[in-house]
Amino acid sequence: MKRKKLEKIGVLTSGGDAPGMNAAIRAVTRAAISNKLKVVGIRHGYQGMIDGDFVPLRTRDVSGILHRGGTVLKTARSMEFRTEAGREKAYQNLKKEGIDACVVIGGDGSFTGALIFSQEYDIPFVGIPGTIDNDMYGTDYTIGYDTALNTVVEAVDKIRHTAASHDRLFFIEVMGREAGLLALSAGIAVGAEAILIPEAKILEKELDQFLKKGYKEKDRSGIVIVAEGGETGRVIKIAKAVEDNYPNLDVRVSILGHIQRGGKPSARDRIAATKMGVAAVEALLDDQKSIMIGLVKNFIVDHVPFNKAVKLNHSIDEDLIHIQSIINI
Ligand SMILES: Nc1ncnc2c1ncn2[C@@H]1O[C@H](COP(=O)(O)OP(=O)(O)OP(=O)(O)O)[C@@H](O)[C@H]1O
Ligand SMILES: O=P(O)(O)OC[C@H]1O[C@](O)(CO)[C@@H](O)[C@@H]1O
Ligand SMILES: [Mg+2]
Repeated sequence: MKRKKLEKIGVLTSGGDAPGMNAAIRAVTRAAISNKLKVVGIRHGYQGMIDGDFVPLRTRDVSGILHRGGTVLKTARSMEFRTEAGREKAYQNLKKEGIDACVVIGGDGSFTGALIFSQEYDIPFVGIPGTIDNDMYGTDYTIGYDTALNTVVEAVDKIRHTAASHDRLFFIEVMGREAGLLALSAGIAVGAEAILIPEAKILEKELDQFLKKGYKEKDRSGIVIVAEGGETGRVIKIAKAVEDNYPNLDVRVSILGHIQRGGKPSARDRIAATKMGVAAVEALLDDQKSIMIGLVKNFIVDHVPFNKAVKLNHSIDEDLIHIQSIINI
């Protein structure tokens, strides 16, 4: 059955923010307006649907945001949207506002919420993957990853200066909830002496090798990149264990933390976000629902059903693991 003709769409950001979300909001707004649709910004993620926190978005309202980090619509992790009562309130508000469909920019949790909501109510959702972790199944890219990667590399390069000056061994924690791609890529980009990520136990032997032979050399410092793996501060335990075994080493720990989520989006993130924003509106106009926009094989747009995007795991790039084990001798 053909759906009601679209007249007004809502756009929201949900879950952790990521650089490039503003570029996506701008692209969704402008693509919708180009197609004669009205656009409403929903503030504070799903909580804004429940609270009726809506703002009209016109072409000029999204001027000057392309290059800004964070999200001008703000974001949230809404517990109330996980309840039937919360989603009922959200539906009533969307109806009252005349919103026919939504674009949600976020991660797996946000798409799970959208899937459940659109099974209960007849409002189609299309998702744009936005997370620095780049861990969504069905897309080679998520908005924010490139900017975060460059932030990590810049920070670690700086730490390398002080590590080298003092002949110290640094353990540096990189973000990534249960996902080590950011850590692995950053480790390769900075030439880390070892990289510890949840997906590749095989790389753990690099640290042993480095400690046993490499580090005995005079004038040697080192960088070990550790993925957070859903447990902020995991790096402290790891560094402590090494310190206990090698008391002569001068060990330091650095947790990069939320600096990795901030900053101006890179050109790559702006372009990816713009491409996905336009594709999301085109998908809604094409009667699609409950799909995530993916970018695959050199940034070609793809449509991935929500139930696959949220259930299946994004596998780690085996090629990068191979490269690291070859290069790190
Ligand atoms: N099972 C669910 N039912 C209803 N809503 C959900 C469900 N899971 C998540 N949501 C909604 O989606 C929001 C965002 O999810 P979550 O906090 O997991 O972040 P995310 O989108 O996975 O992003 P990231 O992991 O990158 O921070 C939640 O706060 C909640 O409002
Ligand atoms: O800012 P919060 O809510 O503590 O979330 C931190 C998590 O969000 C992310 O930055 C993005 O999903 C993860 O890498 C990290 O584990
Ligand atoms: Mg998530």
